[in-house]
Amino acid sequence: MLSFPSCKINIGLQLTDRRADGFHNLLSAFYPVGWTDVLEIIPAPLTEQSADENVDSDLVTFTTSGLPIPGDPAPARNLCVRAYHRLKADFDLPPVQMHLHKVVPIGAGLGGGSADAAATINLLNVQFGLGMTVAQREDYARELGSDCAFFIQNKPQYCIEKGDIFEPIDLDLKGLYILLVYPNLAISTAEAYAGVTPRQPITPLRTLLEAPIEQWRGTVHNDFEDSLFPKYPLLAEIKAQLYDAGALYASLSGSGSTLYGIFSAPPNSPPPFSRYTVWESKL
Ligand SMILES: C[C@@](CO)(OP(=O)(O)O)[C@H](O)COP(=O)(O)OP(=O)(O)OC[C@H]1O[C@@H](n2ccc(N)nc2=O)[C@H](O)[C@@H]1O
Ligand SMILES: Nc1ncnc2c1ncn2[C@@H]1O[C@H](COP(=O)(O)OP(=O)(O)O)[C@@H](O)[C@H]1O
Repeated sequence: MLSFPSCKINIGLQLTDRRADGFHNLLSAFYPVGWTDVLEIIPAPLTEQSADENVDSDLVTFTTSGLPIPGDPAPARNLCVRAYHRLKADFDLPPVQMHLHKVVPIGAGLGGGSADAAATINLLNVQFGLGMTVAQREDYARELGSDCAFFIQNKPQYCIEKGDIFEPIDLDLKGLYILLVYPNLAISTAEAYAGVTPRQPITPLRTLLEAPIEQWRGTVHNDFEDSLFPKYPLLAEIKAQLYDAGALYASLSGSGSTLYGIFSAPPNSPPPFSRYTVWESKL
């Protein structure tokens, strides 16, 4: 069975305080974006043996193509394989073959790895008739990463606490256009969080987002920009270029490094972006 795990942008991100468990509480609107990986899961043929180096514990044969996945390349560390094993602990799953074609940039603030993990949970649920509710699938996803539960439903949400608790939000950007610019620079989420100084916002993000998008430029802020823009001046340059190109609103997504612009008409990719990885679409 095939799935196309898509990514997200953060529209505003207020880091309010550091928690006792070392994580941070935040306020952010997560909005789905249709840049996708490709994930296929099929039951493993009975003749498959564990001699293959990609076979993990005789249960998952995991292969990848497309973008290389940095960090620990062992299949067992991939979020898709971790999602399988988490469900396997509670359900009678057969051995599977999984193939992930990686398209969404990594260390990009787009949540691509979390999307793959959530897609694995959703696929296994359907493919093997596990009968899990949305709430059950979100609980499993929460164990794999803070922003993973969002991708179970993959719809606009106002996210609070670790980014894993949701409140409904009336945020509809349909008809507008988005341009994502990944500056070919990976920023790890843990590194980005290590540099932030959380603070309670004067006005909560939800109130700021009630204003029309044309007013967001001066009000809706991603707090990661405060520490990452001085460290990587290129990011601030790209954000300024997105406004120069006519964006109604532009921002860093999540913990970076992707910048996005939202436009009222199809944006013309101006020359400065040609050396980066760009993706554009109607929302
Ligand atoms: C920053 C955000 C914003 O949407 O997205 P990305 O930029 O990664 O896409 C998320 O909070 C990222 O969520 P996720 O990528 O799932 O993070 P996790 O794997 O749970 O945590 C990685 C590390 O980030 C820090 N962390 C993460 C979430 C959080 N609310 N507070 C934290 O301090 C912790 O140091 C943790 O060890
Ligand atoms: N399926 C996957 N896709 C991408 N990254 C993965 C995957 N599985 C595990 N990872 C690990 O997650 C890290 C990327 O996470 P993170 O920095 O949070 O990215 P992002 O900010 O893009 O969400 C990578 O270094 C990689 O080792």
